[in-house]
Amino acid sequence: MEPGWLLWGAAVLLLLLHVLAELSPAVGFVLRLGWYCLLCVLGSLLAVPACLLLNGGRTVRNMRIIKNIVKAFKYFFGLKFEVKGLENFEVEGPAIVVSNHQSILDMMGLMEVLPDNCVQVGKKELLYTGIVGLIMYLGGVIFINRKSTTSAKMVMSEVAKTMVAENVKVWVYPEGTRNCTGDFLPFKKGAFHLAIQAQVPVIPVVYSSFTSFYNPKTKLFTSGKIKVEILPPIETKGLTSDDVSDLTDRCYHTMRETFFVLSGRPSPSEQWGPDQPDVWCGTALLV
Ligand SMILES: CCCCCCCCCCCCCCC(=O)SCCNC(=O)CCNC(=O)[C@H](O)C(C)(C)COP(=O)(O)OP(=O)(O)OC[C@H]1O[C@@H](n2cnc3c(N)ncnc32)[C@H](O)[C@@H]1OP(=O)(O)O
Ligand SMILES: CCCCCCCC/C=C\CCCCCCCC(=O)OC[C@@H](O)COP(=O)(O)O
Repeated sequence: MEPGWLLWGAAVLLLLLHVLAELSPAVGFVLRLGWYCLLCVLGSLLAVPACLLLNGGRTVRNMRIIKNIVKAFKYFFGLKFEVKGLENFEVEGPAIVVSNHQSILDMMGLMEVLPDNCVQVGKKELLYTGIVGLIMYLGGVIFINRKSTTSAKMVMSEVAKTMVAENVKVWVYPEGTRNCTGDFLPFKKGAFHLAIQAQVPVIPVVYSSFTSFYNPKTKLFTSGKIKVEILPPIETKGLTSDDVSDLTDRCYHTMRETFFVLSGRPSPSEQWGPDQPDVWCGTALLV
């Protein structure tokens, strides 16, 4: 077939998809989420050779390449980021970064602010997402088995040693799973054990609620603005394992307060909790 016909075919298909998306929000939602996954695959196809050629294999330096590719994704979805407090990343040496986790779309917000020499902790199932898993591996993502607390704790303890030796920051989602209920899930303590074991600061990062532009339950996915705030580091020097719970609570409360401010909602009472606990937050492939 001639290239001219192929181009016409692609243009007609795109127009058709656009009309379908306009007619039905549910179709629009699936198409936009599908387009996001396709972008992740295409971005990985571009990033894998670049990482191998420029850096030779698995290294945190590859995150720079991945970051530059993913930062372009927001333009396809009409998403805008408003970032405050980037200077709080400028701590000497390693640190634990903790942030809220609402959806697979978080990868765009992550790459928007990701500091140099920073790897993420992810569930091991992500390694099996083909080329996307491969790029995560090359970027230095630390994979944990959430089904085995012992194994996850062992990996985290190893990370506590290497992050100091190699001067790396580690990004953890302390909710441990995606959550787009418009509130926070209770924090798991792994990140805070890690910070105290390594005696490094915790840097909280908060993203405003996605619910005004993204809601899998109502099949909403439109353009929107995301406010991001990087909070001042919380020191852990001198803290011991007895302080893990206090540190976890302190981060949880500070971040949750900030979340409601950034999301333009009134400050919650202590009783306020997720209103849609069973909400599905991503694609079935990533369960
Ligand atoms: C071009 C496009 C390509 C795109 C590429 C983009 C690349 C970027 C990739 C980004 C990937 C992001 C992936 C995000 C995720 O996958 S989130 C899911 C995985 N992450 C987490 O789960 C982290 C948070 N979880 C924890 O910290 C947990 O605590 C964990 C360590 C995993 C253990 O969990 P669990 O088994 O559920 O146990 P508990 O949390 O209940 O803990 C049990 C008791 O153990 C104590 N504990 C925990 N950790 C430790 C530790 N390190 N040392 C000692 N003790 C520990 C904990 O306190 C509990 O005891 P108590 O109840 O307090 O007595
Ligand atoms: C050969 C296998 C082929 C599989 C192809 C899969 C293609 C997938 C394509 C794109 C996926 C985009 C992935 C972006 C990164 C998302 C990271 C993420 O957000 O993971 C979710 C995890 O934090 C928590 O998981 P749960 O909420 O507990 O569940």
